[in-house]
Amino acid sequence: MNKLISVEEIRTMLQYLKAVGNTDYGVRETRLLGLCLLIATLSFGFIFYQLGFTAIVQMDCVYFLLYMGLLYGSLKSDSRIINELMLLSSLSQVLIITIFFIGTGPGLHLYSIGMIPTAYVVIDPHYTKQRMRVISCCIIGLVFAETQTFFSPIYTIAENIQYILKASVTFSVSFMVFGFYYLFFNDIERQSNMLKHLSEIDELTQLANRRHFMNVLDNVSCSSKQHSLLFIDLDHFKLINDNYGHIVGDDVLIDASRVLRDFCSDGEIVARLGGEEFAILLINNPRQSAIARATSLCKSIETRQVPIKGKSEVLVSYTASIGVSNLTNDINHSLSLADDAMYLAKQQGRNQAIFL
Ligand SMILES: Nc1nc2c(ncn2[C@@H]2O[C@H](COP(=O)(O)OP(=O)(O)OP(=O)(O)O)[C@@H](O)[C@H]2O)c(=O)[nH]1
Repeated sequence: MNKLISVEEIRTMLQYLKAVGNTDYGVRETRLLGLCLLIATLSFGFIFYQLGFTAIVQMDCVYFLLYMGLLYGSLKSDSRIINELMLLSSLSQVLIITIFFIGTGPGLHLYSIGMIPTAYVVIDPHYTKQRMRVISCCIIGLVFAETQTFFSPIYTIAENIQYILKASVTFSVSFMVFGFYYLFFNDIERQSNMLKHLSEIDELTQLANRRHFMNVLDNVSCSSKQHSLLFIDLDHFKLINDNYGHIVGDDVLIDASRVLRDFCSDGEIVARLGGEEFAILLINNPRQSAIARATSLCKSIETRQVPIKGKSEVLVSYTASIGVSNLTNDINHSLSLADDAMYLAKQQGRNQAIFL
């Protein structure tokens, strides 16, 4: 049984992930970061205003306007540069306040710790240099603020106020670390779900692919021998491609996949095995009912008319040959029996269903 992932599928996944990485990576997170920075600047600005530290309040006003601009920019354009600017601006803000105005006592510089996981979340993994730049600046800034002795802070903060500030900083930094790590893992989960979906789905028809179909068959209990397999192959499909082109051929495949999907009842599964071949697992359908359903499927397919884009007066009709077999524990054998039955249907004139 072929459970290996094909080169074509890996290529599709990589293209998809690349597209995700280049378009919407971190946009949501960048906007959240911008909002957090605005709220933090407002709240700490208010505390400093209450303490009468006007120089810090004035500086905070400038940063507030800067964050507004960056947040507006993140709504309008690519977040690639904006998220780095946000992180570096907020780093410079906490370091300037710490080094020149209040010292390390209130712990405002510890925001740089929260910026490290944040940088991991908002900066696209493709831009490693950008991430490393922010993370290095955070570490250097933190060490510098802790060890510098050249500047003595302009304002002195009473011990009890220092405790209040420390508590607020600890709370907001923890919130930032956990919040952004939550988004980080959420993003990983989203991407792995996308990968799982891509590895199970045929891109053109959005039906299950062969691997997923075989996995489903693996997990179906065959003890009661009530299930059947249909092996469906469109007739003279090459002629459709040759006469109308591959794009029309693709439209026919999409149309056929719609008919097959509608044909399935709850719990049944249809897959595109490759090319113009499809398979269906019929649950609780022994021989007679499987043949009746397969024959009615042939009839529904032969009534289909696919319009050609730009030439709606031309309609393409097609038919299918269907092989039917019982599903046993030997899945490969059951599928190959259905395949043989389908070939027999082709030999006997096509557009019909045969049970083997
Ligand atoms: N448009 C399109 N064509 C495909 C795709 N995959 C396979 N094909 C074509 O499907 C055709 C299959 O042709 P054949 O295997 O000769 O079968 P057929 O013409 O249907 O003839 P019979 O099965 O004997 O009735 C080939 O021309 C393939 O190029 C696809 O994804 N899109």
